[in-house]
Amino acid sequence: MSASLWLVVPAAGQGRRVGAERPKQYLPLAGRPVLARTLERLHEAFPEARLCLCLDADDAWFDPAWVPFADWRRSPGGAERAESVVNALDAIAADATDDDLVLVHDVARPCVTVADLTRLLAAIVDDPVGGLLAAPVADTMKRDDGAGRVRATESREGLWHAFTPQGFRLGLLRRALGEAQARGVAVTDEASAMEAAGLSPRLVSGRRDNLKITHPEDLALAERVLSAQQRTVHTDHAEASPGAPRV
Ligand SMILES: Nc1ccn([C@@H]2O[C@H](COP(=O)(O)OP(=O)(O)OP(=O)(O)O)[C@@H](O)[C@H]2O)c(=O)n1
Ligand SMILES: C[C@](O)(CO)[C@H](O)COP(=O)(O)O
Repeated sequence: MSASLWLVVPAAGQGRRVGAERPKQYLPLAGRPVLARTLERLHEAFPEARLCLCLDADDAWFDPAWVPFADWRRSPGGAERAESVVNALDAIAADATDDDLVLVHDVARPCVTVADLTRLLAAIVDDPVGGLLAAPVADTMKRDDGAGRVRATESREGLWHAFTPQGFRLGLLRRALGEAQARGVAVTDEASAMEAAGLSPRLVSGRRDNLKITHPEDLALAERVLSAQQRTVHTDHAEASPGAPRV
């Protein structure tokens, strides 16, 4: 039996830093909810993939009409992002094998391009660990003294910003997240769990405009990114040649 491609989309956050009247994934972004935009991009790249959407049990905003995938399910959110992802992996485990490939993508990253999605998949499909989209740090890095002043300038050599998707084989990822939970290791992304298990995920260079809507001003920024991408998207997509991916 060949391996399946699963998309896990953690969407159970409250968006406290954005501080709107609803969770940020339901705010309008160029006329459509952030969640709908993110799912559209994922679907454009991987129309045949199977989706698991992590949603808060009390979510009153979600509308299933925004889900473009034929094969999809929902799983309950957890207290932290990692817990939401663990719940999703548990929810798909009965219909999956350990060899199935799972791409975990934040609902709050609607600007990921089809080209980056397909390039990530191509880069990790034969990788023994898996990997993530990321970009090298471009600014000079300062450490503060705890009182709003610079204590030191840190080397940015070898530092990367971690984005999503982050993709790993289901069995490996479940074990790594389970061990991290059992050991009380706090992980903010899937790669951290793999690192805690002694593994080195592959860094796959991605576009810097794959931003995470985190603060209020990020919504306007994301709208500008989407609009700019509209103008270049055909080149981007032509290079990507989406279709049935090998997993
Ligand atoms: N318990 C949680 C917390 C976060 N997330 C998801 O994880 C991603 C990254 O989290 P973040 O940007 O921190 O989102 P929020 O938790 O919503 O934001 P905040 O921390 O400002 O409340 C988002 O897609 C968010 O919906 C989740 O599924 N379950
Ligand atoms: C997964 C992530 O988006 C990678 O940058 C990030 O770790 C999420 O962190 P947050 O603290 O939940 O915003």
